[in-house]
Amino acid sequence: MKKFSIAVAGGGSTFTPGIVLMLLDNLDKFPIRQIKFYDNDAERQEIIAKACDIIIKEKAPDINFVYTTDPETAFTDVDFVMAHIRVGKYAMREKDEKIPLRHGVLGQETCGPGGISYGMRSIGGVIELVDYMEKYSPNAWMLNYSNPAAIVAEATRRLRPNSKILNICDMPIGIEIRMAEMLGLKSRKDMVIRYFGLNHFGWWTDIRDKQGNDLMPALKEKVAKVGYNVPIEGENTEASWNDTFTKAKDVFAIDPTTLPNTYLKYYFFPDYVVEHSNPNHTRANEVMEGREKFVFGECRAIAEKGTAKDSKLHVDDHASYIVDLARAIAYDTKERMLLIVENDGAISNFDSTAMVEVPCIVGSNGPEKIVQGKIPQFQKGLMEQQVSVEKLTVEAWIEGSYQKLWQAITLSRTVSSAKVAKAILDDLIEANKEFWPVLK
Ligand SMILES: NC(=O)c1ccc[n+]([C@@H]2O[C@H](COP(=O)([O-])OP(=O)(O)OC[C@H]3O[C@@H](n4cnc5c(N)ncnc54)[C@H](O)[C@@H]3O)[C@@H](O)[C@H]2O)c1
Ligand SMILES: O=P(O)(O)OC[C@H]1O[C@H](O[C@H]2[C@H](O)[C@@H](O)[C@@H](O)O[C@@H]2CO)[C@H](O)[C@@H](O)[C@@H]1O
Ligand SMILES: [Mn+2]
Repeated sequence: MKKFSIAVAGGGSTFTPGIVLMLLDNLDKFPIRQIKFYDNDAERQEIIAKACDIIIKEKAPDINFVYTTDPETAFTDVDFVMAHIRVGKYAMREKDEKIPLRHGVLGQETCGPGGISYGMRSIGGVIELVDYMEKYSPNAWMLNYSNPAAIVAEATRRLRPNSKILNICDMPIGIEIRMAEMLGLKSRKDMVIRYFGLNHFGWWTDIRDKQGNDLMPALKEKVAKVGYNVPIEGENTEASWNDTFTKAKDVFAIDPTTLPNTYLKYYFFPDYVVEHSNPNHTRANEVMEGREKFVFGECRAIAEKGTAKDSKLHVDDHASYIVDLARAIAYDTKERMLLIVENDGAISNFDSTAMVEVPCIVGSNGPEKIVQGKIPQFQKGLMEQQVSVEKLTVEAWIEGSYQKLWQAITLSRTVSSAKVAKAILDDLIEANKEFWPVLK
């Protein structure tokens, strides 16, 4: 049986140890001969890498492990690149969140002006990874979950249309785990779903069990009461995520014929989000004080002790969708998965060039979209506005256009006036000097 070689781009990510543990837990389904970490921050990556080196030696000593900041070393002889970079790291996420809040607009990692700002940083970083992969391992596939996935996906569609890159998000998976729990099912995979939207901007239209029984009525009854806020075994959900899962009930009330992605909260209730935000302490601060501190603390402890035996780092089961995706390509499993792909008729009454999130059948040749047909006027209107925000952002990056980026921010539902959009843009330009192209 062939064993695969994996490059993890963003080796210094807080998610890297959980993904490595998940890969090691799935070696029977997806054998691995080599794991390489690549990051452009040697110091950050080394802390994670030293711990992962010990974890790999203890659990699967046959796997060759390499960590590097040299693209040629990282991208040569790989079958899959698992990409999760954050250009500008948490320091810039904090600015993305706090700058709009100073102007009374919500500050969020992937939505509104913060997401646009992050997109303007990510495009160059992800395109660089695609180019390294194609130069050093032209047959490899990139499984990309670097955010903001909607903008990154549109940028790769425009700039590298023939590249073997699959863009995927774990939010629907996280929500489906909660749906399965609400229904008393063993696994989210017991559900067959229909879904349409843009990344972090979508709706479930149909959910059935494997026998074809409609599960939507039972789910809707529960979501109307608690949103998606149900306890998940083995998961200690943070308060801010619980707020988001609960708020889904208000999002659901706007269109009770579908079930919403939690991210729609930012577009339908921006006033609520601003009122419930602390402009001096945002989600970036919570993540730095929580996940980042925990993961880096555990990694340092593993390196000091020389063993991972007592470590609290845990398998990121949730991330096993990455193995499902790699297996679909490697073994032609024809797995049904939600991916961010060019519409091309999958949503029949929507822009054929839009990057949409729809169920696909994934095999060795990549994804085949499952047609979702016509979508209702309400969602169509919202999506046309949002996809224009994403397309204008990518055009602004390509052309170096101040005007287009101002239009993108103005068009976001989260921003009430062009004057406010301009003020936010000018502050974001100042903060992103090191990362954005020069805008004229
Ligand atoms: N698609 C999804 O559903 C999903 C889910 C979770 C996280 N994410 C994304 O995963 C990424 C990682 O998140 P995190 O919170 O662990 O961030 P993190 O800051 O801990 O890790 C990101 C790493 O990327 C590195 N990096 C930045 N620019 C780079 C470049 N140009 N080349 C190589 N490496 C680079 C950084 O040095 C850092 O080590 C983010 O993009 C996040 O938004 C996506
Ligand atoms: O604020 P963060 O950094 O904790 O999370 C932002 C990311 O949120 C989503 O991923 C979630 C996932 O859906 C949730 O169930 C849980 O497992 O954590 C994940 C990561 O924190 C979203 O899909 C990502 O795109 C965001 O980056
Ligand atoms: Mn996501």
